Amino acid sequence: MTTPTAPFSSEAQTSQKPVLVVDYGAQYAQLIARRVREANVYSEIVPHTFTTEQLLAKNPAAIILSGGPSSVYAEGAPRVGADLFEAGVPVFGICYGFQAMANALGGKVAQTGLREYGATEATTVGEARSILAGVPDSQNTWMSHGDSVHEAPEGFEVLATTAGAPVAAFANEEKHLYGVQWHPEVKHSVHGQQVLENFLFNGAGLKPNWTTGNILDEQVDRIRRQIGDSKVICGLSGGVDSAVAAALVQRAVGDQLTCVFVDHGLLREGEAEQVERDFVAATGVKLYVANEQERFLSALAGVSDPETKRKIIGREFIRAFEEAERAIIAEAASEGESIKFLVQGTLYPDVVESGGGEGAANIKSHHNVGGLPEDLQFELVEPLRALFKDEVRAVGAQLGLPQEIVGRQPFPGPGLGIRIVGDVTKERLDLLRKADAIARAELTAAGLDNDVWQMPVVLLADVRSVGVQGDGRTYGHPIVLRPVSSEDAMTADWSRLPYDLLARISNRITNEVDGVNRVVLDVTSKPPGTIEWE
Ligand SMILES: Nc1ncnc2c1ncn2[C@@H]1O[C@H](COP(=O)(O)OP(=O)(O)OP(=O)(O)O)[C@@H](O)[C@H]1O
Ligand SMILES: O=c1[nH]c(=O)c2[nH+]cn([C@@H]3O[C@H](COP(=O)(O)O)[C@@H](O)[C@H]3O)c2[nH]1
Ligand SMILES: NC(=O)CC[C@H](N)C(=O)O
Ligand SMILES: [Mg+2]
Repeated sequence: MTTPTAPFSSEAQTSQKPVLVVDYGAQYAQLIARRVREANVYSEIVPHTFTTEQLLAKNPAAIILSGGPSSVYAEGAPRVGADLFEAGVPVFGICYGFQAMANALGGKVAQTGLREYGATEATTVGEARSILAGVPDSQNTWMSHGDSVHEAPEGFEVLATTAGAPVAAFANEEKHLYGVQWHPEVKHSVHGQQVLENFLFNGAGLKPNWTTGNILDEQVDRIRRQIGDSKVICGLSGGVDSAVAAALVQRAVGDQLTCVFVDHGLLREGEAEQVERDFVAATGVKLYVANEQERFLSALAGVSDPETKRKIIGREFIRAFEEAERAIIAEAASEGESIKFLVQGTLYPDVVESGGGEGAANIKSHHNVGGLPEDLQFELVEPLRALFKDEVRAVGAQLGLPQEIVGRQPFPGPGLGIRIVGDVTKERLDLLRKADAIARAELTAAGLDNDVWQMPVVLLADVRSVGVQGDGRTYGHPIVLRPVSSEDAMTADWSRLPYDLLARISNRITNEVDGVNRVVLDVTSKPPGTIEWE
């Protein structure tokens, strides 16, 4: 049995020295890592439970301490060892990380009674310099804190101040130690990226030489080393992630790879055909289609709890891959040699949401991470596990995959199974498939496919409401439209689709789909809502 690689794998994803982001339970630790990578510097996240020794063992080029919910003076608050600041590695503290650094080095942190949340003006002290070089004397920053640094530690100079934070930024150039009270990683901090890059390129002396191209070469190499000359299967869904993972593995080990598409009956209209047409045409990969509608439907019968559904789907996926493996071996008459490796297009957000981060909450069990069964026989190959969607799209484009594949909107592996609120039946799936096909067709016809990240269409099977159609009373189900815009699915906003498009979708669904008498629009951002309803 093989357990999946830990999310904070000690095995580096690249040969480059990483900028480590130490996660103090921040909401946006992954956003910090993103911004570093956008500056073309490789970055990884590690939990705050890492000791100084463990941090240094990863040979970091620099370290960023993230924000977090604790107060440094509270009992049990996560600490940073003062020895970290003597190791000669450049360090940048953000919010809690800034306060923790001040505290560890003998500065003063206290509650000011003046909380700052949201847009806050920060004023440069003296001349703009160090990590504030090139930013205006008065800049708009985004804050979220109730504690403040009152006195910088010895050897540090104060670079900026705000109404609620006497020390809002500091630096010790000699030791390459820096910090800011605000969140440079969020877009609302207008000069945030500049401040971060000042740290990376001037403070830490790094070069912007990491690109998704590095990922490509290094992953091909790693995959070859991991798989050797064994055979391997890849779960192929028609989505972006598995298409890119499969193309990478194909580049690495060629026809040792067979892709397995599981038709679990929870797919949208036309999906199965699309996989065969687009992906096989673009790559020439070997494809095995597993018809497993029966297996999934009977395993899901009568189940309405979302996490239970997800776990069942995760388990049945693996059972379906095992069946497929047997069939592929039998077909190839390869003397019973079993296939040990399973490629999945797992991304970083799948891992984080499944509670992969130390101290991170389990929001929902993605079928390919938190939903995996205990008795998993395969060794997983997950070349995209450290990446965000847009980075995966860039890798896909470099691999020469067509835009119809890399630009596709995401669709969750558990499919319509987690878009029916209530238990899943064949009839409900057929109904939802119809509604979904209408919504998608209208979105495409309006030319707005690229304006939304994705648009889940959800059936509230456990809810009924009264309607009037053809002069008669109806008692039908609502359909929810959930169009969202997003950068990486970790946060999202509801898309402001044109009213006439929404009206057309609503009209068509209520007219054409039996059993639906109401269409509603979900106007919730993420957080607090997630993108999918289950
Ligand atoms: N129907 C399916 N058949 C085989 N494997 C699947 C199927 N659905 C999902 N998977 C596997 O689970 C992984 C995670 O699914 P997920 O939906 O996150 O990714 P994707 O479908 O590849 O991309 P996208 O996020 O763009 O939909 C996939 O990369 C793939 O390996
Ligand atoms: O492959 C997947 N397996 C899953 O179990 C799963 N759950 C959610 N999603 C997709 O992930 C993104 C974030 O979704 P949520 O905001 O609903 O968590 C969105 O893009 C969702 O469609 C999944 N993808
Ligand atoms: N966002 C943060 O990192 C907050 C840090 C600390 N808890 C404060 O309130 O000041
Ligand atoms: Mg998918």
